[in-house]
Amino acid sequence: MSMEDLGFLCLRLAVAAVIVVVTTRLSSFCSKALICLLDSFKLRHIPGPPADSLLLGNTAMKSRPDRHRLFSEWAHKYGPISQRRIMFQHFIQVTDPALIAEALRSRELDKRPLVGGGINNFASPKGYLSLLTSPSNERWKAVRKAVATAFSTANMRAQFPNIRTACAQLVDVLKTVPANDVVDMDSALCRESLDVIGMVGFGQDLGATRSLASSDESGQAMEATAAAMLEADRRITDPLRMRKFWRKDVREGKLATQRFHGVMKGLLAGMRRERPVESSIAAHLLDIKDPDTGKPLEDARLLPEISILFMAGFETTGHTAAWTLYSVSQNPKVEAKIVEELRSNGLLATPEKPTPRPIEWDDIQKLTYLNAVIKESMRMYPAGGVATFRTPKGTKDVVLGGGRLVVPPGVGLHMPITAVHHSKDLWEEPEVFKPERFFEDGVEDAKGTPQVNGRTPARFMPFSMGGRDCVGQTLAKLNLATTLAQLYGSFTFKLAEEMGGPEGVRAAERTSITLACTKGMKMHVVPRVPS
Ligand code: HEM
Repeated sequence: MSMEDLGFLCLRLAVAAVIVVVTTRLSSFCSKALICLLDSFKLRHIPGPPADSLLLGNTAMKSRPDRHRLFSEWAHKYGPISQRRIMFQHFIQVTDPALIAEALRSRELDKRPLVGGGINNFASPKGYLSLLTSPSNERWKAVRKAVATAFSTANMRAQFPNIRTACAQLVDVLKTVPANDVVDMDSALCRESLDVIGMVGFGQDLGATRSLASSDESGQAMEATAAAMLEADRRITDPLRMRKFWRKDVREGKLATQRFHGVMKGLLAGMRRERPVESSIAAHLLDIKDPDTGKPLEDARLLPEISILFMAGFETTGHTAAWTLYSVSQNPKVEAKIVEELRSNGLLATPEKPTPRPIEWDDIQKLTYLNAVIKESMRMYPAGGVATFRTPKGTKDVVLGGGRLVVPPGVGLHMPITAVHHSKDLWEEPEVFKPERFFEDGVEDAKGTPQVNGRTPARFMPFSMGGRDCVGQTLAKLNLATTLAQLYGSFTFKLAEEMGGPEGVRAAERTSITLACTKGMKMHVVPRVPS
């Protein structure tokens, strides 16, 4: 064959390859468009915001960092069942407590693997599914059972000294802050939560809190985790991001993710070297049997399960604590009641006793007012606020509420917690911070709504509900109460001027994987007893 023939053959092959790729893409595009049209027809009776663009659908979401507020606005305007579309994907938004209760307990609805793309690559280099992102299959069941046992009350009680130590480290660091300095309490509390998960879960202090006061190398765990999480969030908002290799921020995000994997691999190596204490999460993870092989989980499978506990737990708990400090700083009467409760329990710094006694396990349930404050803060600012999504498992429509709602296969069912917690139909004065409401009988129930499985559906659901609710909520509640009791025992917190008051904070609300304030939570930390 001459060179000319060879060149001609190559050209023909290249043209054929381009035609195959274009035809495949075009046919996939057409079939998605067709399914989307059919879904539009099936959902035509459900109200919803008009599409901002024919092809892209409801793009308004992209320009609203405070997406959680947009979901509330839609619920207010279009009612408890509304619909929207992002490109070819239809979503039904539901804020009706009875429908949510039924949906979150339905065996016909499940999580869809695709939703967790960015999260899976955050969790491990192989992008395996994890406890948070997997559908409810046999592997998920095995991991969920082990992790839920790790978070049992008995294990949390055994681990309580670790939680207290992590909180005490934060108190010690804050004591060194000069009087007029401003501290980003959101970052400080996220660090503390990261250390709590490291210590309670894996018997290792990652030094994130300590690194606030020093340039301790080990504290880089926080930077690595936060940067990797930011990258995961960016990948969720932009599914094509990983292909944009020419962009500097994409390359940096990839490196951050690798650094985070390095920290997680370090924890895994520690677990393999020496058997962790039995009350730790690590010991429970090591005992899981892989349903496919009947053998313990391999490292590649353990890694995403370890990572996801940090991802699901550190920002959610840290932001919740920061939102609580903010809410209390705006309500002096609430703070006075917290102080009185701490004083009557011997947990308040006084001139006679500038260092209050250490908090004990039995104190937690006695702090009824502080616990109500935390609940009210989680009602107003549920850190997992835009979870929860489900999709029909099979190829049939899923019927809920005796026919009130029909979810076609492939359509996403979205139950935004924030919109439920801020609904004027469900709560009196939802925008007012009133911890006292949590002393009313049955306050967490949506009274007057039809019962589901003989129970009144909930209107308070910061940890979601049903079989996929938050597996780490015992630790979260314990850490929040312990930390806030120790913080308020020694300090009072004033919002820094640079936050721009409540308006500035409101304008900086942002929903990504968690609900945060883009400015952090800059505060003056004032000791109760000047040293
Ligand atoms: C205030 C703190 C927390 C809040 C508000 C919160 C909220 C939530 C919510 C709403 C979900 C459901 C997500 C969904 O449906 O997709 C969830 C799931 C989960 N949370 Fe939490 N969480 C918190 C703390 C924690 C902690 C401390 C851990 C572990 C260290 C944790 C681990 C998980 C895991 C692994 C799941 C997935 C469970 C499953 O699907 O089986 N969370 N959390």
